[in-house]
Amino acid sequence: MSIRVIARVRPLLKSERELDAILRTGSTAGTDSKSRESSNGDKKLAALRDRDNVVRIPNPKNEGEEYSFQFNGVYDAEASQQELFDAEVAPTIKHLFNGFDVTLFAYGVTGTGKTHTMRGGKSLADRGVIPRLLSGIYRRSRKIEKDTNGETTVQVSLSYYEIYNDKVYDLLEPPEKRTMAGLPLRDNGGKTVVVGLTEKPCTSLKEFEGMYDQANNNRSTSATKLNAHSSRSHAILGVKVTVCSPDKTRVSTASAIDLAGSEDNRRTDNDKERMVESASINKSLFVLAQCVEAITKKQHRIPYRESKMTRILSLGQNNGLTVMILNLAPVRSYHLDTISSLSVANRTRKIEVREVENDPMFKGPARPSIRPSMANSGHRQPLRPLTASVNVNMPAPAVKDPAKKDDGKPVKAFNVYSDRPLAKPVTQFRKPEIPKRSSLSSDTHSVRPQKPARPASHADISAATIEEMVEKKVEAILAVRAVSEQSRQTQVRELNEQVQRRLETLEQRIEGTEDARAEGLSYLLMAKQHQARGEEGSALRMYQLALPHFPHNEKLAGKIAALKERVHAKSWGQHNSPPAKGRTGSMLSLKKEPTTTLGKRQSEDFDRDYEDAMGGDGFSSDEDSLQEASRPTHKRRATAKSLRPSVDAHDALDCEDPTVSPRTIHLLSIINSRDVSQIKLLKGVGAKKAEAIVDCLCEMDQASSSFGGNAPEIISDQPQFQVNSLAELSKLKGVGIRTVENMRNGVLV
Ligand SMILES: Nc1ncnc2c1ncn2[C@@H]1O[C@H](COP(=O)(O)OP(=O)(O)OP(=O)(O)O)[C@@H](O)[C@H]1O
Repeated sequence: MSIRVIARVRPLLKSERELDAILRTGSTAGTDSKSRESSNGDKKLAALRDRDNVVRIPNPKNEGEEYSFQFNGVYDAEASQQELFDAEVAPTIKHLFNGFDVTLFAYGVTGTGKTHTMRGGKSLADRGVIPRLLSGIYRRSRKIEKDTNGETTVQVSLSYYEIYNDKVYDLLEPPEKRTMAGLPLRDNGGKTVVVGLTEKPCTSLKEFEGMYDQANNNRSTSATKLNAHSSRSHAILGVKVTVCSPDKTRVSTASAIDLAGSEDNRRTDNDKERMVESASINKSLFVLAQCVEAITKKQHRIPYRESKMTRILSLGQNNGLTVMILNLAPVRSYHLDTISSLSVANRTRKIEVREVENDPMFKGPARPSIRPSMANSGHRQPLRPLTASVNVNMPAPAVKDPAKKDDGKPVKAFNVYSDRPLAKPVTQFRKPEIPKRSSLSSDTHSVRPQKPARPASHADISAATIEEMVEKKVEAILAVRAVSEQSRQTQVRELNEQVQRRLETLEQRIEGTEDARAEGLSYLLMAKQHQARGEEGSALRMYQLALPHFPHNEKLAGKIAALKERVHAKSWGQHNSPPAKGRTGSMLSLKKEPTTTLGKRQSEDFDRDYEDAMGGDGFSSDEDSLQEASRPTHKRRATAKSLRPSVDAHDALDCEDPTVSPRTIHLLSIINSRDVSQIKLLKGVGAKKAEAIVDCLCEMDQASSSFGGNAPEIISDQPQFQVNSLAELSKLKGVGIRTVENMRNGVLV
């Protein structure tokens, strides 16, 4: 059902001239109702003519043109308070008692007669809609109580508040109790309620009049240029009617709202305070017009929340009956404002309101149809989602029962409660139940008849929404799985790395053991080579270096002691024999012979000693041991592990082959030069490694000199220790087989 909109044109005020009247009501053009009445002399005919419910107003830009606005009812200046009430408000009272909420509100520009319509004057004839409504309510209450012999009782309670400068103030409380912020609003079960509002029981019309008059004294009114008693606030009277019969209780509310009027401040001469009020009033009315427009244009968002007035009025959201009384001033000075008001009212007429009555509360034992989960809810409704921002005038998705055919009967405006349950159509999805608006109704959803105007709840959960929800859920599950799979892979990777690290460590330890042993053998080999060349000092040094690798080998220790003795003796002999003239050049030849002889002997000794030394260290045979010691270290390691690349066989034998390659000779000469700047240029050798090599060589030099400062081989300024093969080179500190390989490959000859 649409909002019922009626227009009421007030009479001319004393200050207004008949000449300035521009509004016409009724179908007869060119004459007002008064002239029609007087010319025809037939009031009934005039009334009938007025029933075409059209308001006409000239186009402000072209006076010859007229705009026509049709409403549900049009009341001209002659229409009395009684007529208006009887025609528009009295019929709503019975619906109020049947459980429907009723909203009556007066809308219009300032000074158009809203307060006159709603409140009216003091005399009986001038009484407005509100006192007449209360009168009608009390009259009906008494009738009901009388008809039921007092079994059914009716209680009436009142609340009355104003919205002033967008703040809510309780008019039933004295102004001293007001706070600056006013009373807050809250959404409760889809209904906007004022928190902390006084609700006073009111048992008679007389009591009401006393309370109402007192409250109106608290209302913000003021004299403006346009209205001597202008309302500066929106006033909302709530009349709660509670009908208690032996089996059930029904609660419904009639809201009677006297809105403040919009003001054209070019005409008001308002002072600062009035201007603030005016701005607030105009803003809220503008929001109301916006809401009306949004609803009629079926927009999704309705700006209800932008003003407290629109939030409370909840136009198009409130169930039950809504009647808008458009108050109009007939004169030209209101021309543009009137057209504006007519447009808003004309749109409001198209707003549909749900014809839903409030649920009754049943008394006595619980009904079988009541769900046990709700049986103890204490008549409290679950909160339903805020609907104030949703356009209920939007067409809901049609969920039609195919079995149900349109029988062509007009839809009943209102449905009276029936205790007989109706068969509900079976739907695929269980609809969430929508609680009713009344804060006191609760448990009767399952026994209530299906209302034709009740919006389908499929709008809340559509197939698309469900699909979207399922999609989101699946995505979430897949995301969790992906994360756990990723962490599992990370764990496996970490485990692999750990295992790899442990293997490498193990390998390094094994290699280290092997390297140490190979190093010892290399020293022995070098010692043998030095001895073979007669370089006993160097040979001694090599034996000494080998000793830590074979710490418990007594023969090696004995060999060292014997060699040491010989080196000392030799040194002593040289010191004590007079140097021969010009012997320098022949010293080599002189010492060569005995050296070679000695070397041969010593070599044989070494072989024997070495066999002994190695015998206890697990070498298989004498020959193997010798061969093992003679073989380059890297060869042995490659044999043992087949892991490391080896220097080629030719290079491996460099040390023993007199025809070593020029590349090797060149490399060794660079090494033996002890020139860091040259060594560091070798492939795979940086500055640090070059320095380490030179340091190592210097250490060897010192060791050699400590065995016999004037060793025979040091007959010039040449360094004592010479690297004679790649194998020797690979045994220097910081140099390995791979480095030697790199060095050699990088040498250009
Ligand atoms: N139908 C009517 N019959 C006689 N007088 C009327 C009628 N309507 C309004 N008036 C008079 O017009 C004047 C302005 O009316 P009223 O104060 O009700 O306007 P309003 O719309 O409430 O103004 P505001 O918005 O400023 O409060 C008052 O003096 C009132 O008595």
